[in-house]
Amino acid sequence: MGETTQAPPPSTAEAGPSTGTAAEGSKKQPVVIICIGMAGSGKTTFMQRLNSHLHSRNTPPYILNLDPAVSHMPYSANIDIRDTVDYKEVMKQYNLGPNGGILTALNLFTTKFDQVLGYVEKRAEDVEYILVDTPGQIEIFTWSASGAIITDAIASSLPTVVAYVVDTPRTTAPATFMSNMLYACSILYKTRLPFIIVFNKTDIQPHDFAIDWMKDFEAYQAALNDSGRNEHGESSYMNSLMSSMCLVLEEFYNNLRAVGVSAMTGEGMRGFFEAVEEARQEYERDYKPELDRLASERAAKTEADKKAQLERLMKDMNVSDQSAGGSSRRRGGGGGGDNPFGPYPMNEREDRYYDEEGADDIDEEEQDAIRRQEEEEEEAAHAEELGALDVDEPEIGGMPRSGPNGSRGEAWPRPV
Ligand SMILES: Nc1nc2c(ncn2[C@@H]2O[C@H](COP(=O)(O)OP(=O)(O)OP(=O)(O)O)[C@@H](O)[C@H]2O)c(=O)[nH]1
Repeated sequence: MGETTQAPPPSTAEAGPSTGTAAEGSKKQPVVIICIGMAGSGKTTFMQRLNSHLHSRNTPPYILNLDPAVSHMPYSANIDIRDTVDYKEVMKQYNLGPNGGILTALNLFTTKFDQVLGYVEKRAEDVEYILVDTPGQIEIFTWSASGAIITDAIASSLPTVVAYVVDTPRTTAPATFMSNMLYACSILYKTRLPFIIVFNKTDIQPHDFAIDWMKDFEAYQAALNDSGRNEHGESSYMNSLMSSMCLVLEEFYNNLRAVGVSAMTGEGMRGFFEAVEEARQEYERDYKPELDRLASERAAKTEADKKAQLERLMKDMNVSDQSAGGSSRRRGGGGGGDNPFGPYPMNEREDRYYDEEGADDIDEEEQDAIRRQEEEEEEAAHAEELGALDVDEPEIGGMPRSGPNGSRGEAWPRPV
C-alpha cells in the first residue's frame, strides 16, 4: 500500500498540489482524475472542492461532467453531457425508467466521445488537471460498455487516475466496509488504472479505523468479532466469509492508495494531490507501457486482418499462381488484352460476363445449355429452401408465387 494510507495529515484547504506544476521544469501532461462513488458519498462536493482548491492555486482544472441526471452542479463544467443529451427526453422517447434513461444518454454521448477527447487534448497544454464527474448511479458508469469505452479512450491518451469516493461515516461497520472494498476492488480490476480510495467526510468520522483494517488483518478480525457474534457468542457464517475475504483482499490493499479528506472543509487536499502524483508516476511506469503494448497489438491485429481479407479476396477472384496458366479457352490469359478484369486469367464469373456481353464465338446451342443449367440450379436451390421451411409453396393473395412477368419470386413478397 502506498504511504498515503497513513492517518490524514493535519493539512488544510490552503495546501496545494506538492508536485506536478509547470514551474518545476518541462511541461507534463495533465492528469485526468475520474471521480467515481456511490450515490451520496460526496462526489459532487468533492469535485467542487477540487475545483475551488485548484483555482486558489491558480491552476484551474478542465472539467467534464458525465452525469446527465445531476440537477444542481456547484461548479461549471467545460464539457457537460447535459448540453448534448437530455436524459428526460431520452426516457420519454425510448420509454425508459430513470436508470435506463441515464445509461442511454451516456451511450449516446459516448458515440461522440472522440470529439470530446479532441477538445480535451487541445486544452491539455494549458491545464494540469482534468476532472471527470460520473453518474451517481455508480454501476451505470463502472459496469457499462460506454463507461469502459470512455475510460479506455481517456487513459490511452492521457495519464489517468481513478478516485473512488467513500462515505466514511457510513463505512464504520465491518460488513459495509467490506462491501465497499469489494466494490473498489472490482472497479480497480475493471479499469486497470492507478487507484485512490478517498475516504470522504472525515470532518464527521476520521478514517483511521479504515486504514487500520486495511493494514492489519487482526484489527479487522477483532472488529468483526465485536460486531458479529450471535446470542451464544458464536461467530456467524457472514463473519467467517468476511474474514476470509479480508485475507484475499490483502493483495488488493497493497496495490492502492487511500487518503482521508473532507470535501466540506477542504481537509486532506494535500494528501490527495500527493497520492495523485504517485498515481501518475505509477501510470507512466506500469500502465502506459502496457497500454502502448495493447495499442500496438491492436494495430498489428488490424493489419493482419486486412492482409487476410485481401488474400481471401484474391483467392475468391481465382488469382493464384496455380491458375496463372489458365485454360486455353480463357481470354486474358495473363496478358491483359481485352479482359476488363485486369491482366489475370479469367474465372467463371468473368467467363459469364463474356458469355452475356460478346459471346459471338459460342454457338447458340451452348448458350441454351448454360441457361438451362442455370435455371435448374435456381429451381433446385428454391426447392431446397422450401423443403427446409417444411411448407408448400404458398400463393399470396390468390396469385401464384411467380411474379407478374412469370418469373419466380421477382415481384411478390417471399413467404415468411
Ligand atoms: N459533513 C460532510 N458532508 C459532506 C461532505 N461531502 C459531502 N457531504 C454531504 O453529503 C451529501 C451528499 O453529497 P453529494 O456531493 O451530493 O454526493 P454525491 O456523491 O455527488 O451524490 P449523487 O449526486 O447522488 O451522486 C450532501 O448533503 C453533502 O453536503 C463532507 O466532506 N463532510
